[in-house]
Amino acid sequence: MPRIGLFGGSFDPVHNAHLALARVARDHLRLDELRWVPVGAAWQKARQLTPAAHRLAMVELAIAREPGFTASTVETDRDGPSYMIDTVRALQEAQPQAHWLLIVGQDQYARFDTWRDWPELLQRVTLAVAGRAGEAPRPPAALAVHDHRIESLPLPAMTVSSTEVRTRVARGEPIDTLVPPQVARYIAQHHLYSNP
Ligand SMILES: Nc1ncnc2c1ncn2[C@@H]1O[C@H](COP(=O)(O)OP(=O)(O)OP(=O)(O)O)[C@@H](O)[C@H]1O
Ligand SMILES: O=C(O)c1ccc[n+]([C@@H]2O[C@H](COP(=O)([O-])O)[C@@H](O)[C@H]2O)c1
Repeated sequence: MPRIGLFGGSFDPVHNAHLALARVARDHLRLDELRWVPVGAAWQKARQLTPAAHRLAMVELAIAREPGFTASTVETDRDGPSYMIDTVRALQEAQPQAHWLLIVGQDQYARFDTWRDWPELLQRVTLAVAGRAGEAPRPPAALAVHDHRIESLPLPAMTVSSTEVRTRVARGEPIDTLVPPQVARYIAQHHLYSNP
C-alpha cells in the first residue's frame, strides 16, 4: 500500500521551512510520495494571493531535485474555495488503495476544527503535525474528544514565513537565507512582492 503525504499551503512563496517540513515528513513517515498541493482560493485568508501559476512554478522549482516530491494542481484547477476535504475525497477515489497522511504545521493544527467537514477528514487521513521543537503538538479542544490518528514530526523550530519573505522583498532586503536560490531568482525575474 503506497504511503502518500499531502502538503497543502498557499506557498506565496514557498520557503525553507516548507522544504524542511516536507523533508522531515518524507523521511520520518517513510512516504513513497509527498504531494505538494498549492491552494486555489484560501478561504480563511483575507489577502489576495499571487496568481496560482506563479505559486505553482515556485513550488516546482523548489522541489525539482527532491526525491519523492511532486506538485499537484488539483486545487488550483478547481473553482471556488479550496476545501481540503474535497481534495482528499477526489484523491482517495482515484487511488483508494493508498494510505494518506495530511501534513500540517502546528498553527493549522491548532485551528483544525475550523476546517470544512474536519471530522470526516480525520477519519480519512492520518494527520502529521510539526510541533514546536521538543513539544508534542497540541490539539484544539474539539479534536481532543475525537479519536484520530496523529504523527508528530520532529521539525526544529524555524521562524521563516511567507509573510516575512514578502515583507523583505517589498523593502528591498535580501531573501537568500529564507528561500532556495532558484525561488529567489524567480521572484526577482517576475517582479513579485515588490508592493506589500
Ligand atoms: N516556519 C514554519 N514552521 C512550521 N510549519 C510551517 C512554517 N511555515 C509554514 N508552515 C506550515 O506550512 C503549511 C503552509 O503554510 P503557508 O503556505 O500558509 O506558509 P506561511 O509561511 O504560514 O504563509 P503566510 O506567512 O503567508 O501566512 C502550513 O501547514 C503551515 O503551518
Ligand atoms: O479545508 C479547509 O477548510 C481549510 C481551512 C484552512 C486551511 N486549509 C488548508 O491548510 C493548508 C495551509 O493553509 P494556509 O492558509 O496556512 O496556507 C492549505 O492546504 C489550506 O487549503 C484548509
